[in-house]
Amino acid sequence: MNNVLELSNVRKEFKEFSIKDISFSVEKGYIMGFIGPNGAGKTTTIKLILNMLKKNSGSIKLFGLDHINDEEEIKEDVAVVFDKPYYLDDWNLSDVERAVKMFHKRWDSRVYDKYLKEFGLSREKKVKELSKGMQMKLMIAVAFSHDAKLLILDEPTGGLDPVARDEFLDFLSSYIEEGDRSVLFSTHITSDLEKIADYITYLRDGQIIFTGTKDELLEKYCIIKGAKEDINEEQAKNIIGIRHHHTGFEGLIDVSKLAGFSNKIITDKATLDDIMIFMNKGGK
Ligand SMILES: Nc1ncnc2c1ncn2[C@@H]1O[C@H](COP(=O)(O)OP(=O)(O)OP(=O)(O)O)[C@@H](O)[C@H]1O
Repeated sequence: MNNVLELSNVRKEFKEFSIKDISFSVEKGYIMGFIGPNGAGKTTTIKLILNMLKKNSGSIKLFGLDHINDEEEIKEDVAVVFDKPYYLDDWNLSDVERAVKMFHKRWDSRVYDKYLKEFGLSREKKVKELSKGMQMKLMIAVAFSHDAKLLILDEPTGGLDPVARDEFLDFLSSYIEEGDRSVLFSTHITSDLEKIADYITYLRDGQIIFTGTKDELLEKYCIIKGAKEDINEEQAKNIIGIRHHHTGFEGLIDVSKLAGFSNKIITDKATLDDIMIFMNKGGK
C-alpha cells in the first residue's frame, strides 16, 4: 500500500460553497503541497479528512483504512499542526504531555524530552508564554513523540520569521527521510513548497485544478511575454490570464501550445505563485 491518504470523489456541500467530488492521494515517503487561493476549500478538505466535518459523499482512506470507521486506529498515526496549538493557554509543557499521551499508545516521554531540549523549551513554560515559533516547535515535538506517520499541516508557518520557517522546512525534510513518513502541507507560502514539496495539489473553488508532481506542474506551464504585434487574436486565446500593457502582453501558457508563436516572444519559467495568479485572472 503506497498511498497513506486517498480521497475519492469527496463532496461537501455548504449553503454557499461546495467541495466538488475531489480525488487526490498522498504517497508514502513524500511531501504533498496543498495550494489554492483564500476560500478554495483547503481547510474544509483537511477537516473532512480528520472527520471534524461530515462529508456528503465519497471516500477518504488513511493507511488504507476508512477515516470514520477506523478513526481511533488512524489517529495514532496522524499528527495535525494548525496555525495555533489546540492546547490550553495555561497548560505548561508537562500538562501538554499528560493530555496528549492519553490518546497515543506509542507515546515516548524520552523523545518528548529530547525534542523539548533540542528546541530549548522548558517543561515549566506555559503555552501562552511561547512565541509563535516555539508553539510550532512544541507541536512538532508532540508529533514526533507519538511517532506520527502522516503530518497534516494547515498553514503552520504563516506567522514565522524566515529563519524559523527555514528551520521548519529542514525539520520536514528530515522528518520524511526515513521513508515511511509523509506530509500534507497546506500553505500560501509557495516558495516553501518549491523548496521541499514532491507533489502539488491545487484546489480552486472546491475543485482540483491539478494534482501530480511539482516538477510536472512547473514544466507544464511557462510565462510568455512579447510585443503587441507578436501575437494574433487566436494565439491570445491560448494565453491564460493575459495582461495587456501599452507595449505588449504577458501571461501563462501551457508549453504544448507554444508552437506557431513568433520567435520574438520571450518565455520564462513559471513559479507556483505565477501559475496561481495567472490562472486566477484567466478563470481557467
Ligand atoms: N462550517 C461552515 N459552514 C459554511 N461554510 C463554510 C464552513 N466552513 C467553511 N465554509 C466556507 O467554505 C469555503 C472554503 O473555506 P476554507 O476555509 O476551506 O478555505 P481555505 O482554502 O482554507 O481558505 P484560506 O486559504 O483562506 O484559509 C469558504 O467560502 C467558507 O466560507
